[in-house]
Amino acid sequence: MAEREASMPPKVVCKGLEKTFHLGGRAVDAVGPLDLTFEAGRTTALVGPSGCGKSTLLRLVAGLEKPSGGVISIGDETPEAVTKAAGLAFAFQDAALLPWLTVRQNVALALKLARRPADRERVDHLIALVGLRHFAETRPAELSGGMRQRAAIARCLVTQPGLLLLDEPFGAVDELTRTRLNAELPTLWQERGTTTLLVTHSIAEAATLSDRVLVFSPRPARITGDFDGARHNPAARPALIEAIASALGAKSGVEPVS
Ligand SMILES: Nc1ncnc2c1ncn2[C@@H]1O[C@H](COP(=O)(O)OP(=O)(O)OP(=O)(O)O)[C@@H](O)[C@H]1O
Repeated sequence: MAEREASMPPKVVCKGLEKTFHLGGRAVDAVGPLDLTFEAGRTTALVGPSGCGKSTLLRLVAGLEKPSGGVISIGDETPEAVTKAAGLAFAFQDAALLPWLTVRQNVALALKLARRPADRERVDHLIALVGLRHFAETRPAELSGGMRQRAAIARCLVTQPGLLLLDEPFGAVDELTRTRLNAELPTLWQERGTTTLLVTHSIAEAATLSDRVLVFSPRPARITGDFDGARHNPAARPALIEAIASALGAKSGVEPVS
C-alpha cells in the first residue's frame, strides 16, 4: 500500500448548510442554514448553548452525517473523500479506544490505518505529552475516563491530519492536566498549521486556544457572534471573554471560566 504524506491544512467551506433530524414524525432542526468559511491553518472555537447543534456541525464536516440541505467542501473535496483518505481526525467526547490494545498500540494503529510509516518516536512523544508515559503498555479498561480521553487525543494527533475536529476533547480531563494540555497541545496541533475546529463549553478555553471564536444561537445553530481569538494576545483575553459571554446571553449554561 502506498504511504500517504501528512496532509496540508485545508480551507473548509459550508454553503447553505442545514441539518434536520426526524424523530418519530417530529422534525428537529439542528443546524442552519449556515454560510461559513474556516480558513486553512486556523483554529476556530465553537461555543453555544447545550443542544444547539455544535456536535452535529462537526459530524457533518467529518461526513458522519449527511446535510439536509447545502454543501460542505474541504479543500476541493467532499467530507467523505477526506475522511477516507485519512485527511482529518476527530476526537469525540467519549474516547473510543480498542479495548484489546495497549495505549501505545492504539496510538500506533492510527498511523497504520492512515497508511503512514510506523514512527515509534512520535508515538512515544505524544503519549508522554498527554501525560501517559508510564501507561504506554496499559489497556483502556485499566485507565480512568480522563486518561482514556488523553490517549484518544494522542491518537488523533499522531497522523498530523490537515483537519482536526475536537468535540469537547478535554471534557473528562482533570483541571491540572487540562491546564497543561491547553498550554502544550496548540503548539503541537499547529506545528504544521492544522485547520482546527474545537467545540468547548469553556469560554476561557475558547478565548485562549483559538484564532477565532464563533458563538451559536440555541438550536438550530446560527452564528450570533464572530470574534478574533486571543491565542497570541493574552492582554485581549478578558475583553474577549466578556464579549463571548455577552453574545451567549446569561442562560447559556456555558462555563465563564475553564
Ligand atoms: N442522531 C440524531 N437523531 C435525532 N436528533 C439528534 C441526533 N443528533 C443530534 N440530535 C439533536 O440535534 C440537536 C443538536 O444536538 P448536538 O449534539 O449537535 O448539540 P450540541 O450543541 O453539540 O450539544 P452539547 O453541547 O450538549 O453537546 C439536539 O436537539 C439533539 O437532540
